[in-house]
Amino acid sequence: MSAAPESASWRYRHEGLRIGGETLNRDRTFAVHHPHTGDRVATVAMATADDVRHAVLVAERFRSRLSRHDRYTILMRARELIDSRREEWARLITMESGLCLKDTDYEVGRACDVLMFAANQALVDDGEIYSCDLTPHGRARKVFTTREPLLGVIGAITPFNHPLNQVVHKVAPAVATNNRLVLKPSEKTPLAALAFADTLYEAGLPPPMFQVVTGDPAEIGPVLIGDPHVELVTFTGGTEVGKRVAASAGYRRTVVELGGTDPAIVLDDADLAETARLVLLGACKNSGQRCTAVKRVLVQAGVADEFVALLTEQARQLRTGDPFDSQTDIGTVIDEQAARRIGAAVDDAVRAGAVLRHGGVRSGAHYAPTVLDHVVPTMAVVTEEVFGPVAPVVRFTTDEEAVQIANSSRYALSAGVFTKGLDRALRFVNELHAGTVNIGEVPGYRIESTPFGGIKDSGLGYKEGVVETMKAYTNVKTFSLPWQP
Ligand SMILES: NC(=O)c1ccc[n+]([C@@H]2O[C@H](COP(=O)([O-])OP(=O)(O)OC[C@H]3O[C@@H](n4cnc5c(N)ncnc54)[C@H](O)[C@@H]3O)[C@@H](O)[C@H]2O)c1
Repeated sequence: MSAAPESASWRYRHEGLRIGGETLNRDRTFAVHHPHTGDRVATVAMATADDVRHAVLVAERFRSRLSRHDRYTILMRARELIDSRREEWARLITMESGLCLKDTDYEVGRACDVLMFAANQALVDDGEIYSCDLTPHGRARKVFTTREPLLGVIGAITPFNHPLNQVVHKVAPAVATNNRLVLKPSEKTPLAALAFADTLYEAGLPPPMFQVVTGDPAEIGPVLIGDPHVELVTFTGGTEVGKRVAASAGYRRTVVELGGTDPAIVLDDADLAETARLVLLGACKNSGQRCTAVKRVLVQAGVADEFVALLTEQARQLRTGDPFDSQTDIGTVIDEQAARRIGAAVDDAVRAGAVLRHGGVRSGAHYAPTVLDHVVPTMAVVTEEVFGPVAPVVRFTTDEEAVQIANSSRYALSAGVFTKGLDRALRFVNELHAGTVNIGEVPGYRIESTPFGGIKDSGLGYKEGVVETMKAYTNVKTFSLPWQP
């Protein structure tokens, strides 16, 4: 492979592990490639099992005494550091992921939001007070609760699709609650995670509170999850790996945020033009690589022809190409192998009777925005998670049938429902199997502080989002004191 692309004025990186405030290089390394050109853009140290155990021990031995104000200040400083180098961050994520600059600039903005919400939340007292003189046999006392950081270490594992924001969602709540966290980022996109560690150290974070180990997931993943000092495992990624992680976590608190086949449900009273715009972006933004991307488009039969025509028109307008071109709407998926898998799922659907309205074309790691019509709910293109810019349209007749099709999936992460009718909207809110239901928005709509996460094969029902993650990362201590009314 050739050296790094000149166009991005990229300086080739040799990255080390971040353990105990040191950058540790190792003889064994792995390469990171820019998916658009295939150029090797960095080599990264491969941690051994001992490196992982050492990082956890460094974390375990450290007890943070940072005040709420200290934590607020560190998180806000990190936010400012990232915001002031926003373009640099976007280019870094584009380099390792192939996501276009429009997407990565958006991701950097989201990460800044997470840091701000976590900083603010660090200032909020999370205790409760219960008076005890409430019943005839009550006593002159009060019961209080306070949230404490975990006694043990948090082990975190993140996926490739949001190389920075997934990491910040794990780490910022840990800082806000005075915890210590060891991260294993995706080996496909480790660079943003390593740069984020440096940013937090620059912002004043004691290094044992956040360390990064990189390498072969099969070698170091189980070591991190199984370390006796790890009290909580938090994993975001695919369902297959996530279930294995949850099984091996054993008697540890476990938060798993997994895959989805999220539906966008278009009823016959929806604003079709606006809905087509939202749905197409929901399917294709971030190259379709979002857990909450629109992966099934359920459309009521009476408006389906008109809606598919609008959807196809929207797809035609999206520009694909060099992710570093600021005009590009869709960059690559993570690698050529992933693009081939997407192509195979689309081709299988077409062979089984689906109609290709747009796209269906692969070039290297690029896969064109694709609209598939007349998909039936049993085709793998909608039963399995296709992690790419594909909008498969399934037609339905009644609202009841839409609910039934939506709920037939083994996944249940988020859903979007497009209707002007409040009664119809409420029915879907009540009846859909999903962690989130957005009316008049795509499944992926959220802000970074709100509860987020799925059920069934999308997760165990424990939510993420800054507020919920801070709860997950703390133990509630209840104490009582004598108290005169
Ligand atoms: N629900 C959510 O919040 C959410 C958010 C983003 C992505 N995702 C899901 O993530 C998936 C895409 O990401 P991916 O391809 O990186 O997922 P993946 O499951 O292949 O990998 C996720 C992480 O697990 C690690 N891993 C792999 N094998 C492991 C092992 N044996 N032990 C420990 N760790 C191991 C990987 O190195 C990576 O860091 C999609 O399914 C997507 O829906 C879910």
